[in-house]
Amino acid sequence: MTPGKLAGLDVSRETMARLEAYAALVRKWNPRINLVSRKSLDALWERHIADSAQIYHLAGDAPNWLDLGSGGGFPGLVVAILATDLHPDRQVTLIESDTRKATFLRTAIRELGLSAQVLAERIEAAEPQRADILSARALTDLSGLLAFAERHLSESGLALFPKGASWKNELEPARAQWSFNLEAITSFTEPEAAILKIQGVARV
Ligand SMILES: C[S@@+](CC[C@H](N)C(=O)[O-])C[C@H]1O[C@@H](n2cnc3c(N)ncnc32)[C@H](O)[C@@H]1O
Repeated sequence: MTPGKLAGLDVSRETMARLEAYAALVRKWNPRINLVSRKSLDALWERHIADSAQIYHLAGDAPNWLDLGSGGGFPGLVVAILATDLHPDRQVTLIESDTRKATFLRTAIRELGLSAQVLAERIEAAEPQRADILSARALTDLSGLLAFAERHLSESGLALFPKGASWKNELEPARAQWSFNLEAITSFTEPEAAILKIQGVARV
């Protein structure tokens, strides 16, 4: 395994090896618990790993990262893998209420030698985490994500929400309930999609 670039990030040989080992675990467990759709498994690296990795550099150096509805670990486990090299002191927490997926996440963390933790409970019931960085991919609409941010993001924290091509349709309903500062970054892996960078979430 050689060092390389992943979604614009310089990635060490060790990190590439961990990402490959993680991809192998997803492929091994997927037939049993459907971590990603069977169709997208063929493009696991591009559709899920690179797509997750691209949000990493948007977070700066903030120490405490919370990923909601992590499923098979996108983007939370990819973040934890990248952090082993790039921010070894970063605390990564994943919330996933499906116990089989939470078991997969804990197994991957142990086998890959990561220090992330998994909370196997519902986001709306978990103790507020006061995260510096909050991420969630393919979880719910923007209004729902902002309600989760109100519970779990610290006052000065930053939310990073990868969104598909129709993300603009979610803006108006969200603005009716919430005020927030938004910057939309074009996705590296899909030009119509965006990563929403959100701060200052408050109810209107
Ligand atoms: C569509 S999957 C997306 C998984 C992953 N983020 C990805 O992009 O591949 C949504 C995940 O969120 C979890 N989930 C949904 N609602 C949740 C809640 N209220 N609390 C905790 N986990 C939740 C589901 O169990 C599922 O694994």
